[in-house]
Amino acid sequence: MALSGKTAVVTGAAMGIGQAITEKLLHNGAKVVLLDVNESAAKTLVENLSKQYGQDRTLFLSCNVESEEQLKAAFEKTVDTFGGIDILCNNAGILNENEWEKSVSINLLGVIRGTYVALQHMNKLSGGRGGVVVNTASMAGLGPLITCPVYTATKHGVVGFTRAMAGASAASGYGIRFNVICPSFVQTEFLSDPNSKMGQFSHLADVIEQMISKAGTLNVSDVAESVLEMVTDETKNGEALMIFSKGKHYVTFPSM
Ligand SMILES: NC(=O)c1ccc[n+]([C@@H]2O[C@H](COP(=O)([O-])OP(=O)(O)OC[C@H]3O[C@@H](n4cnc5c(N)ncnc54)[C@H](O)[C@@H]3O)[C@@H](O)[C@H]2O)c1
Ligand SMILES: CCCCC[C@H](O)CC\C=C/C=C/C=C/[C@@H](O)[C@@H](O)CCCC(=O)O
Repeated sequence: MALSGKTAVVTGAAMGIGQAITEKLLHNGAKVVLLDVNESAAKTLVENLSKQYGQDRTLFLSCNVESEEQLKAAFEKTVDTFGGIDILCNNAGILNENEWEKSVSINLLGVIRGTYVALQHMNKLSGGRGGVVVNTASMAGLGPLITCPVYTATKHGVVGFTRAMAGASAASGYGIRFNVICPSFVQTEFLSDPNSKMGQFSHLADVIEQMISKAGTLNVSDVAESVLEMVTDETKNGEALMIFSKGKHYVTFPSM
């Protein structure tokens, strides 16, 4: 898929991995709608991106992925502004084992909500142009992160949902590919003050420190490059891409 003239929606776009995905898509010719709850960070980012890429290539819409109403409004505004949606990156996520129900609502239900609202606009069977959805899971979506059991559950759910949607879309003729990225530790705000995010498991904080020192951390640009690969390579559907400091690897899952 060539990105020139294509429209992307990125959730959690105001900073971190979402910002890097946004910049990568813009640099490769797409228009990008940034959805986030952090209005100040997003507005500053869009101001800078507009100077670099032009006024008509970006749009920020305040949107909490926990709200179907806000997602519906954001996608409708996107279509009204840019004529359609070709790419969706469900990237927004948190780590909070204290407020674990909020983690589920954002990390897993937010991906499902975003996907189902976007389907109404992207599905070729309902007048859409087709396209691609790339969801942000984690290595914790492939194996347990023992300090964050609920986070692990949400990311496993994102992997499973994405792969099932890939199959359903192909079997139904939606014209939409679904893929998921599974990064290891990435140098963003997300990793700050991990103890405060692990709730009843904060006594296991040294496990994370050992893992990070062993695994190292990725740059956000490493992750964004992998997203670009899954967006542009039209052979990719139902793929999970592990991204770690030593490289990246498409996951081979057991076949039933
Ligand atoms: N940083 C890592 O080590 C790492 C590794 C693997 C996967 N991930 C995943 O990558 C994604 C992005 O993480 P990051 O490292 O860039 O974190 P980050 O905290 O730097 O950025 C997350 C962004 O999402 C936004 N956001 C949070 N809740 C939201 C909501 N309800 N609605 C809309 N936007 C919301 C935040 O405002 C922020 O701009 C998350 O899904 C995370 O689980 C992170
Ligand atoms: C507090 C930081 C949480 C960051 C969460 C991010 O999503 C990044 C997750 C990164 C790596 C997760 C790895 C999970 C590994 C498990 O599958 C298991 O293999 C861990 C084994 C630990 C060990 O090496 O002994």
